[in-house]
Formats: sequence, C-alpha cells, structure tokens
Amino acid sequence: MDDPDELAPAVRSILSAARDRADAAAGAGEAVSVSPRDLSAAFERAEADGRVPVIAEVKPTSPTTEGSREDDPVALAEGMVAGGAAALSVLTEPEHFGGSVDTLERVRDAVDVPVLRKDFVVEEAQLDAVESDVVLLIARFVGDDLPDLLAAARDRGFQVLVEVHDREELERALDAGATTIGVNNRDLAELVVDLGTFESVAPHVPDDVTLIAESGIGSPADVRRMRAAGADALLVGSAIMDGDVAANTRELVRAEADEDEDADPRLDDTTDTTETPT
Ligand SMILES: O=P(O)(O)OC[C@@H](O)[C@@H](O)c1c[nH]c2ccccc12
Repeated sequence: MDDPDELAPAVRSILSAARDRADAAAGAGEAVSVSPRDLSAAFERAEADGRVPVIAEVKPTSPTTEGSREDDPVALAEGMVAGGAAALSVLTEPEHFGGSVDTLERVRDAVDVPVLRKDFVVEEAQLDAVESDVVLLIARFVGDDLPDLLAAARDRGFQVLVEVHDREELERALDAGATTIGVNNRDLAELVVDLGTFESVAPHVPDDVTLIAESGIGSPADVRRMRAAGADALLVGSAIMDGDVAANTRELVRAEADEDEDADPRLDDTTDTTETPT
C-alpha cells in the first residue's frame, strides 16, 4: 500500500458494516443506562496482589487470525478470570470478528470483572445495542465526532476507552477529555503489529491518564516491555485465545512476579480453571 494513511481493505469493510449496523440501530430502542464496574479499581486490585493488569479479549476470530474458535465464550471468559485477568474485552462485531451482543451479555452476567465492549462505534445509536462497563471509541474512525460520542457514552454511564495510534490522535483524545487511552500497536493501514508504536506515543501521555497498551503482546517479555514503556494495563487477544486461555492469561499476569522469582509459570498446574487468581 503506497499511502500509509489508507486503510486496509479488511478495515474498510469492517467500517462499512459498522455504518450499516448504525443505520439499522438509529431510532430503535431507548438509551441504555449503565452502572459500570470500575475499571481503574479493577486495575488497582490486580496491582495490589502482584498481577499485571490485563484485559483479556474474547475474540473468536479476526481479519488477521486463521480459523475461528468455537468454544463457549462464557467458558473462555471464566478461564481468563480464573487466570487472573483484571478485566475482559468482548468483541461484538459480528461479520469480521465472530462477536455478538448476546455473547457480551452472557459473559458480563457470568463474571464480576469489568467488561469492555469491543466494536466499531461510529454513531451514537450504536451505544444502545448493549450494556457494558466500558466502550471503545477509535479516534481514527470517529474523527471530529469524538467529543460528542464521548459525552454520549458518558451520559449513559459508560467508561470510555479511546484508542489512538499516533501523537496526532493522542492530542485529539486528550482535547476531547479522554481519561483512559489505549495505544494500538496494530497499524490499520497494513494490519501489522509493532510494539514500538506504544513506545513512541506513551511518553506524551500525561500521568493522570490510564494508559493501555493494545495488540501484539504475545509473551511475558512483551508484557515487561510495555510496562517499562509506561503501560498501566495491557489488552491481549490472540496470545490468550490461542490454546489454554487460563494458562495463557496466568503466564502474562505473572510476567513481573515471575521475573522476580525467576520461575517458570508453565511449571504450575495450569489446567484447573476453577482456581481463583492468586
Ligand atoms: O489479538 P491482539 O493482537 O492481542 O489484539 C487485541 C486487541 O488489541 C485487538 O483485538 C484490537 C485493538 N483494537 C481493536 C479495535 C477493534 C477490534 C479489535 C481491536
């Protein structure tokens, strides 16, 4: 792709599907009113017992994933919480990520951690599709509507995660009053991941913002790298969804504790998903 600002075809298709869903949602249903589970408090609880705050993502498939995972999303979510996830993210985009609003509702009923709704919200009416504790707004896709959508989401009680890729988007997010900001390491033009993206944007984020590193985090070393660059929390999908979700989550949330002990988390009993996080 010659123009780095141009979106990958998959991303364009995702956005046009999102706009169709927004049109269908317009004027339907009432505005939701959410009593959210506090995301910052969940991160603090994790820190207090030595877990790196991880938002684990239930993502059955994606444009960059081969195949799809057909397991019960509720069982996957429970495994992530058992593995120590501070919060969950659930895709509700149906056409490209295998998500659904129904899945999010079932997951949120089954767990007590905050749940982020992961979708491509471009119009206010989409906010009323389902209750969640946090909604995502992607600076690149909402453009000048960011302040209005942020206000509309907050009016409904949602906490808002604003996703950015570069400093220009970061400035827009800060101007709009975002207090929780995610830096996505996946570039939307080429869909490739570079952890250097977070490292280049993070130094410009004020300290009072809750800062989340998103995408491409695959190992305890990646976790430590993002934390060293200033991440308060991490959003991880593929690396957790690939295999035993409880064990995968546990390995990442323990990345700092294990380094201190120099222990191998894989030696732990990782098959018992009913265990509560330690
Ligand atoms: O699977 P990964 O590389 O761990 O990434 C998770 C998450 O960051 C990614 O799914 C994501 C980040 N921003 C998004 C916006 C929409 C859909 C998905 C995403």
